[in-house]
Parts: sequence; structure tokens; C-alpha cells
Amino acid sequence: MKIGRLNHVGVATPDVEAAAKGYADLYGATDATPAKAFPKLGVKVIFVSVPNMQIELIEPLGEDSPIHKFLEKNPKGGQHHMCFEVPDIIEARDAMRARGATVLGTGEPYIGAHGVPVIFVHPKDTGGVLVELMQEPGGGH
Ligand SMILES: C[C@H](C(=O)O)C(=O)SCCNC(=O)CCNC(=O)[C@H](O)C(C)(C)COP(=O)(O)OP(=O)(O)OC[C@H]1O[C@@H](n2cnc3c(N)ncnc32)[C@H](O)[C@@H]1OP(=O)(O)O
Ligand SMILES: [Co+2]
Repeated sequence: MKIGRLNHVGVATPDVEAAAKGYADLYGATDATPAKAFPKLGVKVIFVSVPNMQIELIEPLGEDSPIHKFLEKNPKGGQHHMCFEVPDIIEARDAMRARGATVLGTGEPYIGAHGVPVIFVHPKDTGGVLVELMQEPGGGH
């Protein structure tokens, strides 16, 4: 298994609307989705599109959001994860485990903000960077 293109960089923020406005005002990155809540993922998301890639602005949603602690440590927000596409998420999950990495949660892929299955690899195995793998659109069995 080899990772594919960088699909998005996840950026945690206390306020996705304010953050999206910042990207528009500062960088002219005005191509943004409306904010969308993903209660199961514990985040509210805005995707800001830039050429060939997206910035995924994520705001905590609900008590047990996985990014609460991150924002406690980084109250203004910050780079949170990188997400790469893979041809087959199950093959990728198995390869991560076989190569000694820790797949987060139950290890079962789940539907992410792009509507395709994702997994996360623990930062302790990846040089301190939280990596998300997502099945490339149209990929998988
Ligand atoms: C799905 C959707 C999509 O794109 O489709 C999304 O991306 S939603 C994106 C939001 N969802 C997720 O991130 C789901 C996966 N994330 C998680 O399960 C959790 O965030 C986690 C396990 C990575 C960290 O949980 P936590 O912050 O509550 O735990 P801790 O504070 O104990 O963190 C454990 C260690 O990991 C480090 N750590 C925590 N978060 C990050 C991060 N984003 N990048 C790099 N290192 C990190 C901490 O500094 C600590 O290091 P030390 O031990 O050295 O102090
Ligand atoms: Co993501």
C-alpha cells in the first residue's frame, strides 16, 4: 500500500466561519463550503478549496469532540492533521497495523466528512503528525 494525493490539511479552530473569513480576506480563498455539522464525528466543518487541495476547517461539536483537548492546548487553533487518499481503506488499515502503526478507535474505517471511509493513524507512530487516510473517491472493493 502506498499513500496517494494529499486530499486536505485539517486545521482546528474555535470558529470555522471566522476562520473561513480569514482565509478569504487574507488569501482570497473564497471558494468555501457552507458550515456543516457532523455530530458523529464531533466536528463542524468548512472545506476551503485551493488549487488541487482543500483546507478542512474543523470546530469542536459536542462534549466529546476529539479536538477539544487540542484546542485547549492551542486556543487560537492550529494545524491538526493531514489527509491522504488511498486506493483501498481496508488494505491501508491492514498495512498500517502490519507496519506497526496504531490505527485509532476500533480500527474500523468510518464515513468521514467527504462521505468516504477514513481511518486515523496515531501521531506517536508518524513523527508527531496526525495522519488521516481516506478511500479515494471511486476506490475500494
Ligand atoms: C473525519 C473528518 C474528515 O476529514 O473526514 C476529520 O478529519 S475529523 C478530525 C477530528 N477527528 C480526529 O482527529 C479523530 C482522530 N483523533 C483522535 O482520536 C484524537 O484526536 C487523538 C487520539 C489523536 C488525540 O486525542 P487527545 O488529544 O484527546 O489525546 P491526548 O491529548 O492524550 O494526545 C495524545 C498525544 O497525541 C498528541 N496529539 C493530539 N492531537 C494531535 C494532533 N492533532 N497532531 C499531533 N499530535 C497530537 C498529544 O500532544 C499527545 O502527545 P503526548 O503524549 O506527547 O503529550
Ligand atoms: Co480530515
